[in-house]
Amino acid sequence: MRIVGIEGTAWAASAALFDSETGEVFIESDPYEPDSGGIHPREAAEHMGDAIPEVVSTVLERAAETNDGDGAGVDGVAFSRGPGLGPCLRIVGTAARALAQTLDVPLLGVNHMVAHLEIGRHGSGFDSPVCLNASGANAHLLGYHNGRYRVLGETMDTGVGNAIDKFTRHVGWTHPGGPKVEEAAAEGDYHDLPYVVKGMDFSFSGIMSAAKDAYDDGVPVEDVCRGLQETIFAMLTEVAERALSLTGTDELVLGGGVGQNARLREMLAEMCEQRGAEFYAPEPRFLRDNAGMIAVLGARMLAAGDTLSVPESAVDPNFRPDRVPVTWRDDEESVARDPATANPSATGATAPGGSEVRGAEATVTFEADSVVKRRVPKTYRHPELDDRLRTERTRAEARLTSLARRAGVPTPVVRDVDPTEGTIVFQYVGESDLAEALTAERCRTMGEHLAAVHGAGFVHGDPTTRNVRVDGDRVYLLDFGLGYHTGHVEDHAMDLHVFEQSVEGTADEPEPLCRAFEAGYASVARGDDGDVDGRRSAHRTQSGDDEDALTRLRQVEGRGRYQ
Ligand SMILES: C[C@@H](O)[C@H](NC(=O)OP(=O)(O)OC[C@H]1O[C@@H](n2cnc3c(N)ncnc32)[C@H](O)[C@@H]1O)C(=O)O
Ligand SMILES: Nc1ncnc2c1ncn2[C@@H]1O[C@H](COP(=O)(O)OP(=O)(O)OP(=O)(O)O)[C@@H](O)[C@H]1O
Ligand SMILES: [Fe+2]
Repeated sequence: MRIVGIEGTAWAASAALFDSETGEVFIESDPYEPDSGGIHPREAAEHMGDAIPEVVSTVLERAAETNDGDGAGVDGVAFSRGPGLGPCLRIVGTAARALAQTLDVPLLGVNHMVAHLEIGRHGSGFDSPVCLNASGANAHLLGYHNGRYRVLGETMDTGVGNAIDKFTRHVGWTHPGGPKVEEAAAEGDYHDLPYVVKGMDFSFSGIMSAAKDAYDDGVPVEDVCRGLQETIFAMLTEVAERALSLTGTDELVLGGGVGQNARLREMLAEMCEQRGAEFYAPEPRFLRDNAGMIAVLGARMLAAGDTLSVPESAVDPNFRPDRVPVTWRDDEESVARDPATANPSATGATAPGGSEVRGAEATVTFEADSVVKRRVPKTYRHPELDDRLRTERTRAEARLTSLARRAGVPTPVVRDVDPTEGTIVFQYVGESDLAEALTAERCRTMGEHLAAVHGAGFVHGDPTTRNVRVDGDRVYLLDFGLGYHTGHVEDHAMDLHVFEQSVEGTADEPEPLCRAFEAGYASVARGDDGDVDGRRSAHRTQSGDDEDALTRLRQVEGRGRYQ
């Protein structure tokens, strides 16, 4: 099968030919490089208008050359439908429709973010990896489950490349800034910046304003660049490790233009090696925006009969990867490994009675009725950052675990703490993790407990189904290391979002579980009676004045975070 791909979501005017028999991917690209500032949508669209016909004709010449003079020999035309800049996408869509009609072959509408992921799966041969997409306009973790790519975690504000590019604009460097930061960082000393991870979500706005302030205050730009790389990439590596731990998979692939950064690849490779997982990063021409990845996914879609008619082929600037019906994969496949058969060092599953378990952050050993949790140094992180995080989180965990108990939430008793060593001794609790024993009733209780925590003035910070232990009806909360004091509705909503995301990433039927969870939360937070359907009650308060966490949760879920 031979597929022509066309890409032009933002800066890369690109066309490609993929031949599934020979495996060859021929790519011709023409980048838009703004004279000053960032990407201007109108200028970028003008660039697409000029460059797309040229790159397409080069690829068609190549197609004719490699087809023994027997025409182009093309079986389908694939194009990026979104996400991306509307004016650019429309030009690419028009070009693709015209080409498909001229060649009289099917049209294939590709989600650009799924293409960043699938090219890694194609190159690695992995079955069902977690994918970290680190691109300009996005930053998220994807995993396949129940016929869709689920977003396991994502940025709460800008994409990672855009965050870096905003800093470089501030210091007067031309676009794109990523490669310049990489070069400068090699000459700099580490500078401390804010580190923001919430479960598997994260945000860049705090760190970017701190980086600009540091530069304005005279910190050498090389040092700020080093601090930026060390902090941002450690955040991405940490959430990737959390996703491996939560799903139990031992395969990670990288996608997106920021993946060209050697330091990011080094950190991810080191993290994977240490937890016995496999890591694959495509070569740079497949990491940055390119039509090769569009053609490769187009071939899979054509083989599955997933074609588009011209009237239904409109582009979509906010096309989220979790909205794509994944026709080319088997519904039975999943990123979530069966806990019974998964690699125990990769899952963090508990084996009581003397053994050792590895979570995403810590090593946990079981001794009689005690559990010793040690935040082991993470060698992928800069040592200063690593020391700071381990000490801060150990302190927070000991303090908030005890505060939660005082608020009436079951937690293990804290028996000993040593923040500088990063160790805490806890009482052993529960029979299994909630992840392996998910029921609506327990999710409901979990909702009640989180509402009590919020009522006591703090958030858990990472309430996934692996940070909850259960024993009959008892539901214990663990692992408060990412918690902090706050009364903000946004922070409360993030806790709810993290829990529901972890349920959606692992459960076959998440809907009733999330409903029960929300009903439990509402019953404590709002004093509703126990039978209220959480979603209905969320709607009810939407019309009222005082916004609460459940109402805000709907907004958090609905945010299109492509900025
Ligand atoms: C929707 C689509 O248009 C968008 N594409 C995109 O963002 O281009 P991509 O090629 O994946 O990534 C470009 C980003 O990648 C950064 N970048 C390139 N080389 C880098 C390096 N060595 N270190 C850090 N960042 C780098 C650039 O600064 C820029 O922000 C996306 O995939 O989100
Ligand atoms: N007090 C305890 N009683 C029983 N089991 C526990 C206890 N503390 C931890 N565990 C088990 O060890 C696993 C890892 O613990 P914990 O979540 O605290 O570590 P972690 O490294 O922070 O994990 P992650 O970052 O992946 O959430 C838990 O999922 C749980 O199965
Ligand atoms: Fe991209």
